[in-house]
Amino acid sequence: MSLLLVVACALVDADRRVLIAQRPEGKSMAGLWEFPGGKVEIGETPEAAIIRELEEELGISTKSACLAPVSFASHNYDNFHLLMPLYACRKWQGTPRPKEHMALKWVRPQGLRDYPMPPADAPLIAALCDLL
Ligand SMILES: Nc1nc2c([nH]c(=O)n2[C@H]2C[C@H](O)[C@@H](COP(=O)(O)OP(=O)(O)OP(=O)(O)O)O2)c(=O)[nH]1
Repeated sequence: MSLLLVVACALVDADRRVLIAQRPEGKSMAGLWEFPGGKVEIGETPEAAIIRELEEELGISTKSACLAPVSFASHNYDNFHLLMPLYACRKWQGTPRPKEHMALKWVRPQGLRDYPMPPADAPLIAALCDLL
């Protein structure tokens, strides 16, 4: 069983809403809503990876100092074990646009439960509800 390191980020706006993004057709778990993010590449720090993914997926820029750890997911999928730190970010430049996702949505933490998300994400929703 291989361990897969993925970083994810909860962008939090001034109304304490969180940005979720809908996974595109053709990918695993298509149509489910996720926190923006992706795999950490070889030689890359988790912070550099999430900054890169936010730029690639949403067209926004942020920096390490604006990333705060929230919690992490450790979840066994069929073909890999996912280890996914979740950061919160309240300060970025630009307006998020769905460059790679089907749609984006700003949702209150309690409202996250109304959106189908990957099974790994359930404990992260609880952590965000506590935090925000
Ligand atoms: N970005 C993100 N990925 C998540 C979340 N929850 C969750 O189980 N994942 C999983 C889905 C993917 O298997 C992996 C993220 O990898 P990725 O975004 O770089 O890759 P991908 O969708 O192209 O991967 P693939 O499954 O199509 O190979 O982590 C989440 O909230 N955000």
